Amino acid sequence: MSILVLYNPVCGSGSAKQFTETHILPLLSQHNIPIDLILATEYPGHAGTLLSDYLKRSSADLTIVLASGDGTLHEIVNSSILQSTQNYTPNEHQVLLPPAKVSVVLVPAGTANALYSSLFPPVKGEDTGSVEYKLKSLRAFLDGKEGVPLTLAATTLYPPTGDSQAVSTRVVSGVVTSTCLHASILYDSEKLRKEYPGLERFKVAAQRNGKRWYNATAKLLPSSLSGAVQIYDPISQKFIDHPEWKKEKPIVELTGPFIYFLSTVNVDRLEPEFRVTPLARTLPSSGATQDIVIVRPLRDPSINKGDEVSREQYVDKIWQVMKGAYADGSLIDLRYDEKGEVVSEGNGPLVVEYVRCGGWEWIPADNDERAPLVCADGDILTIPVGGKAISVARTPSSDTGFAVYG
Ligand SMILES: Nc1ncnc2c1ncn2[C@@H]1O[C@H](COP(=O)(O)OP(=O)(O)OP(=O)(O)O)[C@@H](O)[C@H]1O
Repeated sequence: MSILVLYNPVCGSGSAKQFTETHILPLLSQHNIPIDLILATEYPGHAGTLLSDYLKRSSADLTIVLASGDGTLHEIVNSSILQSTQNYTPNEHQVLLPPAKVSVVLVPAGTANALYSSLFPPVKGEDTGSVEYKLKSLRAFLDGKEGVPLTLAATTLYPPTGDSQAVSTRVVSGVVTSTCLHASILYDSEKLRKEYPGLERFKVAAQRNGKRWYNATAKLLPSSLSGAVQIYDPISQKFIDHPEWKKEKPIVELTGPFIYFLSTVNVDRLEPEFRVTPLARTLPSSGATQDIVIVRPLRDPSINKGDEVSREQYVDKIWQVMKGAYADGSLIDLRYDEKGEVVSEGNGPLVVEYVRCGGWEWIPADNDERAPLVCADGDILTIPVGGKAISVARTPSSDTGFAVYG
């Protein structure tokens, strides 16, 4: 087993180098763990290059001690999977595999640390900035625990059919794949990184996007596990078959406009306190599925068109949904009352459609500037005009692929 220590010196507050030298290396040395290489990333994308170079030289199973945020892990996952964009059909249930088993010891040094805080949800009052909190994955590795296999979401951006010149693009996520408000926020927040190095940049970007609606058609693809598209029912507190899902017509089509369309794998939160897909933890999936959180404003009984007044009227409501994510994931219980107010009781229409299924297809309307944006673990991609995106969860495996000590 080879051990690689890799850190991103600029992620989060820029403390990964110091943390590696002060805490990680001494702890590995105390446990007599031999290290093959200690590497620092020198530019965006470098983590991916370093890992694929390493895997070209050695086919042995590899453990990476990674001090970074989710973006660096995303680069590693993407670079080490042999990706063939040609001859790829999203219905093929092929497993995405790196050439060797890659196990990751995560040290949260990024801004949001979604995967880490999902694996180690902070208990009330726990200081997520403390050294001990940050060393939990390393301790799990040193204690000889098994890594948790990662489910991956493979997303392909297709050009319009008939465009024989254009090629499709493929990206793999280990945390989040989204469109709409979340993708817009990430798109704008990257530009704010220098001005606001912490989580605040997401809030500033969110304020700039409160009134946007997104025109698209979404298709929900059945899970390879159950063959169904499921939706959360807060009354029974279970996932049930989506009312529009039928065995003979297993793809559920949703029309827009949308405000929120976000899917996750492996995580119930995108920041320590932002539990946007809480059921990933409280009702865990037993296979390759994505949890999808959808908000479509026309489900609000007080709104029937997408004019400026309606958009203005909905701004507070979408923030109530976001606040629900910050309030321990209570967004899943929100409903509209008969006047369209967002409440947490009663039997009005649910504000959030919380779906669990095998994946999704997103077809943006041609006239919508922001609907083609897709966020894959913070990376922003754009669907070509007239094209679409298809995202499919891939089967985890315990003896190969990616695992994270958790
Ligand atoms: N030396 C470097 N100089 C500039 N950018 C770098 C360097 N090394 C890595 N990067 C880039 O830094 C970006 C941010 O890293 P990462 O996503 O791990 O942290 P973060 O954004 O602070 O945290 P999180 O993803 O948890 O919110 C990555 O996109 C990566 O490509």
